[in-house]
Amino acid sequence: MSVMADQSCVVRLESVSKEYRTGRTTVRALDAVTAGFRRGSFTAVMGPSGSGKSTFLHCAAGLDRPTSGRVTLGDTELSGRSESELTELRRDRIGFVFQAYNLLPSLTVEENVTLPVRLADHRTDPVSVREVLAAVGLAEHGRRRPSELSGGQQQRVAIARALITRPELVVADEPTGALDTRSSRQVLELLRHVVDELGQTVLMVTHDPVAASYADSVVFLADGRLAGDLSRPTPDQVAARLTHLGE
Ligand SMILES: Nc1ncnc2c1ncn2[C@@H]1O[C@H](COP(=O)(O)OP(=O)(O)OP(=O)(O)O)[C@@H](O)[C@H]1O
Repeated sequence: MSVMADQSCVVRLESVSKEYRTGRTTVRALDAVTAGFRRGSFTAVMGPSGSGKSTFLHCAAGLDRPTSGRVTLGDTELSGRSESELTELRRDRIGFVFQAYNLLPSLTVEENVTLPVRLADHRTDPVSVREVLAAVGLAEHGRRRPSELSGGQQQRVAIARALITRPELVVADEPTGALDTRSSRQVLELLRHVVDELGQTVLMVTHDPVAASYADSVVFLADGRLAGDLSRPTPDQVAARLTHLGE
């Protein structure tokens, strides 16, 4: 993490605020947040419930538009882009992993993984598909349907789908939230591998201090503001900070 959000960052948020209006009340979910994430870094975003973690991730990934401030992916500024431009940018340049794996049940593993490529009207390269399935440890499972896999395996399919376009940024929102301890560990080791061996940049929201300890650094949010960061975090250090923030 670099609070300076300099040019070497894959994604930069500069003084990003996000307000949600419901009726007469306005909630300031993010309040002038500035942060940047370097290529090849793995960062966890943590904070108490309602502190703005998902909003932060959604703004960084072009899923949500800030009320004010700037978000830049590579050298592309996201503000001012049309919905269709943002859709295309997300599809081509960002990989998404969610708590619910969001796989299509009627498609095989291989078809799920290649979906983003086919949606972009590109031809799928069988070698890349084999490589990415091998990278997530599912080389033998390409012909299966999601229902024939465990939860951890399904999440690994979702990670393969996120990687197939070789995105500049991978965002993961509670990727281990629905998994048991063993599957969680496999998914986190895979995300670590994706950063260390494939040079990907990963931004992950989590509530779990153990999950956060797999990251290079943790960024804490409280009431929509940055509330510090931690390099080479241990689960105990992360838990102590969260307690301090009122989680
Ligand atoms: N679409 C929305 N409409 C209105 N308010 C919203 C909306 N999305 C988020 N909020 C509010 O913005 C604040 C931040 O929400 P956000 O979901 O980003 O927090 P979070 O840290 O991810 O929470 P959690 O850990 O509970 O998932 C909260 O007060 C939430 O109620």
